[in-house]
Amino acid sequence: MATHAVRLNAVTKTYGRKVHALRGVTVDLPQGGFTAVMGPSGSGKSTFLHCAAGLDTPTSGTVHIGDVELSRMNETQLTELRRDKAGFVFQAFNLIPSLTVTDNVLLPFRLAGTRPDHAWVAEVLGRVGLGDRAGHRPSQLSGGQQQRVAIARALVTRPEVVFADEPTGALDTQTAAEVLTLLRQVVNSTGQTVVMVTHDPLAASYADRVLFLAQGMLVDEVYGAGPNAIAQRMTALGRPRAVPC
Ligand SMILES: Nc1ncnc2c1ncn2[C@@H]1O[C@H](COP(=O)(O)OP(=O)(O)OP(=O)(O)O)[C@@H](O)[C@H]1O
Repeated sequence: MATHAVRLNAVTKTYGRKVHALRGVTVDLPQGGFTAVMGPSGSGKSTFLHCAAGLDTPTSGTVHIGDVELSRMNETQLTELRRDKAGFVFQAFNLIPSLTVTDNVLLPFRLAGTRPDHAWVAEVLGRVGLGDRAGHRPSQLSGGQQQRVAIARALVTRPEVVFADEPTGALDTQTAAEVLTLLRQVVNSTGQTVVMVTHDPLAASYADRVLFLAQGMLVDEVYGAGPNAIAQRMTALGRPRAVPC
């Protein structure tokens, strides 16, 4: 049995001939961990997340989710793997405005053509604090509540890994804290794995581990750090390298 939820080995991603978004990234993301990925704009964070989640294909190197190596899979198998093992939360909540909260959360079942477990859907909505909003439309909810619907939708398939790309990017500080606390609880209470890209040191401080990317390479990491320590590491990444005299 794999002890990692996700494993990247020597992963590169080159767009066209010249844009080296990832330049040989090797890292294990353990099961039941909360990992944040930080780095300057253009450092490869989203590319990292997309390759780790099987949304994008590396140019070279391997990605495993659990014991399964993604490069060995065809597009249909990848779609099934993402559906069964991964949940996704993005900055834009990507809810369907005409559907109720419950129907938005039921979408993964509809897309998979499987029978929804209504009791479980109700329980997940309760967990994200929206048990009393099940019949509302997204437009009747605050931004934070909408993101909690998106998290419920990501959790309803009981994924092994939740991939979150700037999940608090569109939220105010207080609402962001609620969403991050929820992600933290997911890890603590269910042992699911969360991987989150963020620009925000405060958001990253909810994670157990923060990975720092610069120019497509993993250049640093910290464990259990607070927002100030994380911000300092980020600042250090932005400093120009010393020029030899
Ligand atoms: N589909 C694409 N085609 C060409 N270049 C791309 C593509 N996607 C990303 N890139 C380039 O790859 C590099 C890494 O991009 P990526 O979006 O992963 O960085 P990021 O750290 O997530 O950036 P940001 O913080 O600004 O969202 C950038 O130079 C970007 O322009």
